[in-house]
Amino acid sequence: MCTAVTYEGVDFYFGRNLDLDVSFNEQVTITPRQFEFRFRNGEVIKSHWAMIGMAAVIDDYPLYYDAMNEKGLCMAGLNFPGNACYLSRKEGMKNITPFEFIPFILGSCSSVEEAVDVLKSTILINETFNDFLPLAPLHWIISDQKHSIVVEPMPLGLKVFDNPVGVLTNNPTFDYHLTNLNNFLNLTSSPPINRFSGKMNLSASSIGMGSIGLPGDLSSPSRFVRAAFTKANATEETDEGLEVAQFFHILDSVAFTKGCAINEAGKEELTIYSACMNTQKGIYYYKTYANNQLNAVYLKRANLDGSILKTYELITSQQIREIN
Ligand SMILES: C[C@H](CCC(=O)NCCS(=O)(=O)O)[C@H]1CC[C@H]2[C@@H]3[C@H](O)C[C@@H]4C[C@H](O)CC[C@]4(C)[C@H]3C[C@H](O)[C@]12C
Repeated sequence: MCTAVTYEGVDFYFGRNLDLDVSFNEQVTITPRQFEFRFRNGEVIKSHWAMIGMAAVIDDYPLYYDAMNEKGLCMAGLNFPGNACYLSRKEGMKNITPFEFIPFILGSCSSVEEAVDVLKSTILINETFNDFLPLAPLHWIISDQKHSIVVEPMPLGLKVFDNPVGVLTNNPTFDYHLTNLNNFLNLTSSPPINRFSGKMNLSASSIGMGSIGLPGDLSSPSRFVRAAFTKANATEETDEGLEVAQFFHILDSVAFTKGCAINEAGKEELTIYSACMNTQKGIYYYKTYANNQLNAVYLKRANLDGSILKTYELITSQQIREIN
């Protein structure tokens, strides 16, 4: 499972937990403006917005999981098995494969508004990257400082939802998660008051009792509610270090500790990495399951007018600052 969130302090932040049982040797990857994208529909794009994100680079192609572009537009793909539906090529539409979707949107759009326009004439087609990598059943969150949307590939084409919560998890469909939030409207970060009965002398015995009922499990609907509650109540900070700290605390609230959720194949699901992107400053922060230290890669320190991918191997072993 996975969770993606947005967060607004002075700057706008976007990121995700990647929860899975395997890694595909993903790396922080910068695609500069002149890297040539040869789309499967025959289109060749020689110049586009630069982007940074987490990708598995195979045959010199960045298979992005999540990324932001130099304009601050962000996008992440999350598992959507059993629901994601990819179509056959259709005349008159932009036929894009799922693995091209992030480069396609982030390369050409500078805002959610522009992306919504492009999506009207786009379908996602059922063509794989190669014979060894199956189609990834995904849905996507696309965000900028002003808006967030969710894009779900359905049998009739792409369904686009407004995302006022700024959170995405996995199944079921996004409209379910939004409706389900109504069941939790009574939760509060403040001390609860006795609404149970005016005839009884009931009082809170500890702090945090206003959020009794917040689901604590690791299922997708529960992570959606917990991430939404944590995000909605997390104070907005004004300093980069504190904002980034807040962001990772929100992601930590829905992270998988290895061993606590076993998938159908009998394997342990874990939060392989957590990422936070500062969309104004163009910084990609990440930490991994076994390395709690924050690492930062700066988009704007790379040669953005280049044509060659720049990859940064993940630092996955624990980094401990020894004090004495
Ligand atoms: C599984 C990842 C999403 C995280 C998530 O929701 N996991 C749930 C796992 S489970 O169902 O609960 O077991 C997704 C996000 C991006 C995906 C990758 C990207 O789409 C890029 C390529 C696309 C290729 O078609 C498949 C390999 C792949 C490298 C994908 C593998 C996998 O599907 C990824 C890594």
